[in-house]
Amino acid sequence: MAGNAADANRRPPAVILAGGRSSRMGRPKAAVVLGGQTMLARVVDRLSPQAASIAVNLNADPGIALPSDHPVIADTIPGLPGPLAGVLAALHHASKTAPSASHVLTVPIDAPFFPAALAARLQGALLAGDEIAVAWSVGEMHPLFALWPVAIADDLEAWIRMDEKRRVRAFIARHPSVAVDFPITATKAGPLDPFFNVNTPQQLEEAEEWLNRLEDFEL
Ligand SMILES: Nc1nc2c(ncn2[C@@H]2O[C@H](COP(=O)(O)OP(=O)(O)OP(=O)(O)O)[C@@H](O)[C@H]2O)c(=O)[nH]1
Ligand SMILES: [Mg+2]
Repeated sequence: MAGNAADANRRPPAVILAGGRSSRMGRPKAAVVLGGQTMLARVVDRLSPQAASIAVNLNADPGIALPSDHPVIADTIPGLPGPLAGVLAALHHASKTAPSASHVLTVPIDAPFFPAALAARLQGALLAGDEIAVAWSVGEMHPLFALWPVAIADDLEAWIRMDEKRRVRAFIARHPSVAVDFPITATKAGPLDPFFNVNTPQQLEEAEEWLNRLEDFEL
């Protein structure tokens, strides 16, 4: 029964993945300002109603004041081996701080328009309860928008150490998973993929334009 009080109590712990190099942006994406707000503040605001707790995965100081109520966690595997290292840090953090949680939710730092119903829909799609629930839109998987079972931490660690390219999709394929398709957001300027990804200064400009045009967009 989606949306009842019991569901609210089962909101998952969440981790914002901001531990990458931001090399295409040229500065830490957590600190980049969009619509007068840092990406970090924007993603925290979007996630807060959806999550029982929020931690931020960072491996370097982004040079902005960090929210004191959201702990910062670093990768437990050194050398910036890719996004799965952030997922692993999220799983370790959840098992320590939320031992009763079966899953942890991850969202990357660079997709400011992600769905308000992300957590609820991913959670509602779990069948046996031990799956990875992964977001899709427009026929494409968004593997860092996912609910990860805490129990797969050891397998993930072994995968990161073994798979040369630390492939995210190939790791997901090793486990039971459910795909959750999210609709396109309608805007005055046409359809917007809610997982629109801001990797470059040019995409930041595009995101500013989308922000100006958004219609019926619930923040
Ligand atoms: N913890 C951790 N997160 C990473 C790592 N590499 C990428 N990420 C995160 O994975 C997500 C997707 O990565 P990208 O969009 O390529 O971000 P990025 O690696 O910071 O940026 P580029 O250097 O431009 O590729 C972002 O949320 C990154 O913060 C890593 O080595 N460790
Ligand atoms: Mg990206």
